[in-house]
Amino acid sequence: MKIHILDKTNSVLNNFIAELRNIEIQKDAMRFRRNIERVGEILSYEMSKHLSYSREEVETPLGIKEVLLPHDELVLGSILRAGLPLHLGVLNYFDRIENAFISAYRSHKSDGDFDIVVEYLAAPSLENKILILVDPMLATGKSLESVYEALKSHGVPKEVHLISVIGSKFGVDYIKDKFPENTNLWIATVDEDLNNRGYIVPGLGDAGDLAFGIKL
Ligand SMILES: O=P(O)(O)OC[C@H]1O[C@H](OP(=O)(O)OP(=O)(O)O)[C@H](O)[C@@H]1O
Ligand SMILES: O=c1cc[nH]c(=O)[nH]1
Ligand SMILES: [Mg+2]
Repeated sequence: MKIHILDKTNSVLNNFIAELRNIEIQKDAMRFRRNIERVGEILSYEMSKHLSYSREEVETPLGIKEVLLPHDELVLGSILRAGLPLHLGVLNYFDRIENAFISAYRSHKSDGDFDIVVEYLAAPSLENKILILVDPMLATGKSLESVYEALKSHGVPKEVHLISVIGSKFGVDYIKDKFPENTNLWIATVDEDLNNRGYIVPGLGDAGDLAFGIKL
């Protein structure tokens, strides 16, 4: 897996990540969602440089211009709930992409451990297409692993791109051998720790709750 950690280069992306983490600013759910969306836009722009391009002609009012345009068949898959604003960010840059939605939640056991439950999956065929799988938080990596396993019933993509906002070192390491070798991970930033409840530290808290409110 090739890992691209975007905050290794300073850019305006740092503002959006700082606001997502900030305990006061993150209380504004609309700004929180929009900041995740903006990070999705930046990450998908970077990812777009690694797609395949072919020559096409565009007719302007004054002549013909040869341009290089991406030609891959793309499928954008998001993990509910927190994946939704990130999904929108990628969708903003890929107008004709196909879409997939997969639910994943943590089912907690009495010993404090948890399993990932995948219940809902709506996806087109992935056969020979490029799968872009997005989830803002890569904590233990178990959600991405389970969702990818579930998506295998929809065909074999020729390439996988993972897009995430904040990862833990543990999670990034964990998923390395759970995806095909030619997978790329595009992630804004990676934090040192995970706590005993599987939350990224310092992270930002619970992305799904911050974007959409507390669930029972
Ligand atoms: O890497 P993992 O340890 O699997 O954790 C990451 C998962 O946790 C969050 O979802 P959550 O379970 O909080 O659901 P939500 O989006 O509905 O809040 C996040 O969006 C990931 O899907
Ligand atoms: O830190 C974490 C871990 C899982 N889910 C979140 O939203 N945040
Ligand atoms: Mg959550």
